[in-house]
Amino acid sequence: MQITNSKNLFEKAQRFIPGGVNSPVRAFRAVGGDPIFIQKAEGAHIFDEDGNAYIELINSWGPMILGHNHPMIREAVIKAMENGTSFGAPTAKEVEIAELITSMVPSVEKVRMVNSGTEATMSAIRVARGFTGRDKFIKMEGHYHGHGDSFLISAGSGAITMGNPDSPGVTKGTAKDTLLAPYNDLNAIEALLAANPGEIAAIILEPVPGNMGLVTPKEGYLEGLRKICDREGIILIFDEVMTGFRLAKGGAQELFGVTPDMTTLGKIIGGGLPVGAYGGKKEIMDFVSPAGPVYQAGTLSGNPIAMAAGLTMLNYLNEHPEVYEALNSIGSQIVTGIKNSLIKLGLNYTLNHLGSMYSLFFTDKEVFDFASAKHSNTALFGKYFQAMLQKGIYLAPSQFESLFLSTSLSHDLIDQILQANESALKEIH
Ligand SMILES: Cc1ncc(COP(=O)(O)O)c(C=O)c1O
Ligand SMILES: N[C@H](C=O)CCC(=O)O
Repeated sequence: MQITNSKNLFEKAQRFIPGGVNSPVRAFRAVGGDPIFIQKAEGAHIFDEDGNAYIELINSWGPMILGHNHPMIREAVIKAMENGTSFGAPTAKEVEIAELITSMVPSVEKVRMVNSGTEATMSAIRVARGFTGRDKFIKMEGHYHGHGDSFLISAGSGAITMGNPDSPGVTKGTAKDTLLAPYNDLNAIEALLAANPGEIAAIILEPVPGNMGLVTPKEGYLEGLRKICDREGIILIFDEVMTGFRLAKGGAQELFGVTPDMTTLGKIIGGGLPVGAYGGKKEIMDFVSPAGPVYQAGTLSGNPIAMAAGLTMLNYLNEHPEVYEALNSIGSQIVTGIKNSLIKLGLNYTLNHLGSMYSLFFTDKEVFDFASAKHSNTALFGKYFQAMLQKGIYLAPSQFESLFLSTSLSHDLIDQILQANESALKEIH
């Protein structure tokens, strides 16, 4: 495969952009080789600057749940643009999308739109602190909540991929208020509570983490967190930036039947445009300015183009529950195929899967938290990634990411993915 134009672009990019990319994982450092520069995307495919086509399983890290460049979203964006690109003032669409989100996501009675998942989680923690009058919060090791200072401690995603789970630049003062617990371990939470009585404002987690690779909650874990938070007056925050509108129309909280006090959203909510949101119980959200004292604002928040894209996407998902059946079926077909190949090749790797998200970990041990995810052979993952790329399948360039499937994967494309997977696994062993 020839990637001369991508190579030249990367060389130039490194002169003007740190590391040549605007988000670290894209640089391919964890998997070797040069990143592919993308020119366009359509359905299940992306096309690079050298004219190569790839079936891709990232879908812009989640948002493109119906596939790339969906005509419905494209038309909504074009139509909205005819009226102007930003007003910095309230619009009817903001009200419409807020009402829709509250009807879809069980925990959300009121919602504030922001521009990214990072803004959503930073704001949610501030509101939880303001509401409870407490400073500390608990985060899970290996979970990623964007790049706000207080979250870049034992952070997953690009932070662990680049080997910087605790980022320099985060002050000791900030870090001391972020308490860490292993995911899937209620005893660890109880120990933190005992050591910090009455001091914890919130527990924030990805209910189904995708940022240390995909990991699923043990039975009773989310319910256990709910009980602990009720007992201690702690705000339970589900970061559903990845899982919201993906695992079910109401996210992981609908799927598992556990309702947090606050929820953070992103990705799908913007239909591929830069959007995030945070919401929750009325009495908590009414602490947000100008209803309440906790300040949070945004020049481009509720941007009319982004709202048009998001509203179109959410309306479609709301009215078409069969999307989730299709996604689950595509997920099962792919995962079953990979499992069959692993058995055939005598390999015993761990395959975590839920709905339209999955991760193949290069370890034979169960992966249920950050420590177990780190048992994976990341060098072998890099070889697997490159072998798949050569066969025209573009995976997330890190072991510590989930893959995201879209409804645009036909039977033929699934077959191509599975054939590539089996021959890639053969090649690297
Ligand atoms: C669970 C989760 N929370 C928050 C974020 C941050 O979102 P953004 O990249 O839009 O700032 C991400 C992704 O980056 C995420 O996966
Ligand atoms: N895991 C991150 C978001 O979900 C990946 C996106 C990025 O770091 O660019």
